[in-house]
Amino acid sequence: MNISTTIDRARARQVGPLPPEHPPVKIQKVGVLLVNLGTPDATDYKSMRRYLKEFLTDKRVIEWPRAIWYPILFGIVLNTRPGKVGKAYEEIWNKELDESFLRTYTRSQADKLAEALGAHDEIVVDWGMRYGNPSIESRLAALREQGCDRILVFPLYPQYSAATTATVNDKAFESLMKTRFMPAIRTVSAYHDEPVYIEALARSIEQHLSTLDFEPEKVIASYHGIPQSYFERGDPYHCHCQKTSRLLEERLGWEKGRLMTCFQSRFGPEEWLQPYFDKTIAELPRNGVKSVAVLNPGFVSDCLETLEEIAGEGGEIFRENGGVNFTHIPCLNDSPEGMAVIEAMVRRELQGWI
Ligand SMILES: C=CC1=C(C)c2cc3[nH]c(cc4nc(cc5[nH]c(cc1n2)c(C)c5CCC(=O)O)C(CCC(=O)O)=C4C)c(C)c3C=C
Ligand SMILES: [Fe+2]
Ligand SMILES: [Fe+2]
Repeated sequence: MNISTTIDRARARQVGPLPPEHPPVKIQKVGVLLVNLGTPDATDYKSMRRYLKEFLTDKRVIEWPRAIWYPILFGIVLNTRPGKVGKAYEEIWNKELDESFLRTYTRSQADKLAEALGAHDEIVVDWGMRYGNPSIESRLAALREQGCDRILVFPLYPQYSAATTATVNDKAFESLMKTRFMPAIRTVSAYHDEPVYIEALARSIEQHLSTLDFEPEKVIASYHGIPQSYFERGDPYHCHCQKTSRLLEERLGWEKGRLMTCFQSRFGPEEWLQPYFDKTIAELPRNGVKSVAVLNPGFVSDCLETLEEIAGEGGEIFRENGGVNFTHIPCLNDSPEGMAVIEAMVRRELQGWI
């Protein structure tokens, strides 16, 4: 774009002096809203129940007919799970800030992104959660209040799934249904095969392995699972995960089979995507594999599912079954590599707006 076009566009967007009786006009800013899955406000029973209720009543997450699911959810799950999961959260709670690490990292990612985009004073960066606080609705309202008439919603999931990416977008549009002056909206799509993302994962693996005093025979890329039935109905998530792993393996240049792909965090009685992480990590030592490293490419930030289920429980299962060396490779979080990915995706999607 040449300079005169830029100036014309800026002029066209300027609001001239308004007559005194005119309502205030708030425009000209571009909002970027980073959205992650969510997190309870605290680990007590009530907070956990509130969070799980919002999560597990989402039709994008549990697709079962409500007549079947609700008696199970309200009769069993919401009575038993808040206590159990609350204890697990306690183990990985960020005591310093009294919040989960998912919230700490998401806030830090937004702060660092704002800094990286600092040259553009028309951009306002914010962050929110699909479940729990800060809500998508409240942050979209705050961006509108600051004059954002164009907003980029960024669901922080490298691989698309209806249970994650789509439900963030649903919620964003649902909350805008109530606004009179609806901003223009863009959403960031999956970036499972973006070179900057593959490079960031590869470097995080290489850096981590270089600090170890053992060499893992296998490195497991463990992704959150989804029910097999969602995949059969057309969710591309499985293909996205497999492609990330294939590109990562190519970039690392390892012999075939050293990088394995698994799916974790099963919930409920249905069959989920396979191979299951917990079964795999138990089988490996029985097949002679004594040293492993595990990473979670599908999680933009460390959270319950990576810190407790994989780094904690996963390591225990491996050792109980005869494994010797187990290490968890942290998620990209707010590292320079992780921020390079977020910034690249945002710059890609903001083209024409800034
Ligand atoms: C049928 C249930 C679930 C589907 C489908 C599902 C998909 C899915 N989830 C993530 C990412 C995360 N999930 C997290 C926690 C979590 N997930 C489920 C259920 C389903 N997830 C539950 C019930 C919970 C809560 C904890 C528990 O009760 O076990 C988290 C962690 C949040 C945190 O605060 O730490 C993340 C992140 C993805 C990527 C995904 C599908 C692709
Ligand atoms: Fe989940
Ligand atoms: Fe596939």
